[in-house]
Amino acid sequence: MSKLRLDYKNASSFLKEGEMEMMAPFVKEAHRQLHDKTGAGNDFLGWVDLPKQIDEDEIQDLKETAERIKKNCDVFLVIGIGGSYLGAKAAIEMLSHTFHNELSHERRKAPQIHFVGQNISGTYMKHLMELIENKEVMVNVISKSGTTTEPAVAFRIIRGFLEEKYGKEGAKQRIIATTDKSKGALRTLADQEGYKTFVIEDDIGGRFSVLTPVGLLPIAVSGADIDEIIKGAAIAYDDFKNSDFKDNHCYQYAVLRNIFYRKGKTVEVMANYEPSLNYLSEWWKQLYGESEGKDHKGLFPASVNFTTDLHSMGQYIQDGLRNLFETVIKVKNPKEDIALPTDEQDLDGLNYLAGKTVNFINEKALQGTMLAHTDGGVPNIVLNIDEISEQSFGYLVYFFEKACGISGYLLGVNPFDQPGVEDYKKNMFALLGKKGFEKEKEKLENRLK
Ligand SMILES: O=P(O)(O)OC[C@H]1O[C@H](O)[C@H](O)[C@@H](O)[C@@H]1O
Repeated sequence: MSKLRLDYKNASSFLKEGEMEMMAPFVKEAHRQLHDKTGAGNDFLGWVDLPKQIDEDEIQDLKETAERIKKNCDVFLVIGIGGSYLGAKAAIEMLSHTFHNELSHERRKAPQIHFVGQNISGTYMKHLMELIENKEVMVNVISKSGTTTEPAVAFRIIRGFLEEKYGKEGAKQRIIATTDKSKGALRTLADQEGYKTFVIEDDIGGRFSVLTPVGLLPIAVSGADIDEIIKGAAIAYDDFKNSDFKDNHCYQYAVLRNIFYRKGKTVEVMANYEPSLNYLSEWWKQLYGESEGKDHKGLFPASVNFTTDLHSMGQYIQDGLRNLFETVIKVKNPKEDIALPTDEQDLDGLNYLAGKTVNFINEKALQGTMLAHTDGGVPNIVLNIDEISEQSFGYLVYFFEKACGISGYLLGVNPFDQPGVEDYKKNMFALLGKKGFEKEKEKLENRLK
């Protein structure tokens, strides 16, 4: 695998000469705080050295559990929200066949995988129960806190289904819980019932947990090679371990984000040209949104899938409010390709492209769009990767995690907490009538009248 290369020539006209270099001392300090573990949120830095500290016994256990799941079900449900599902979903979408869930069980030698527990929609839940009605089902319930409402609601319903279908004992063999080693409702239940469990360490926050069992078990069930993912992350670890950002593309990305933010480009739009990267952007949005959006500051992370969204959001990016910059993920050698046939009538006028491949057309769309957006006042940063593979996934994960830590420190926030997420929960619990929230309930209900 060759490395990720950051290219900012289509952003350089928005930069003054020497502007990036002026950030060098601040980057050095952020780097020091991250590696010495002296900065804000330093009890959540377990992810920094993780690619080099993988527990081989745990990896073996994950692989064996994944094999057991593959053999014993048609449908594998992964219950989790936020950091407890986005990384695994990003990996599986990136690395699997586009229609992997539709391909037959025999052909894929892996169950259909569905990520659930990310909403509180009765319709969704009812439809899910219809989907699994006559299927052999196994479940990985993932929650670091063990108390998050969405996955807890889904798990309660699905657990009931499993116990009815397989009996209490049978259901136990079909549930794997990934949670805290000692705290929380899920840990208590898992211990009480005797579920197979995997641990999320205290010093790794949910959005930084994709290289732990949180991400690795579902990814292994999909058939992807988790050793290669870790290898990719370990290569990134070595590539980005120096504080001097001249050759450190990860730190350059953090610096560019900070410079554009200060220039009023307060929205970063992540763009891809491969549908399989859609969920990588979703994962990235949580990583950066929760890490930086606090104390009334932070870039707003947005994402688009091109060329699809050129027909919906393209107008805004080209011509709307100039508060955007774009980060484009460019894949040099996509996995597959197909040529455009000649057509005798040529009614669609595409014969000038006959014999050319779809990827060739896509590449020209990328180049044309990038230049147009740059001309329209949107700086473009390009993250070049050579291929879509397990290694490049692991590499990208570590690249974005490390850049996020540095970027958060440059911004002057604690990138490893998310206090703001609690506010809606408090209101929801009060309105639901949870014990201890009686006063708030009354106040909120008055406001809703
Ligand atoms: O894994 P859990 O404890 O269930 O948390 C799942 C997610 O929900 C929370 O509300 C946090 O905002 C996220 O950072 C977290 O990833």
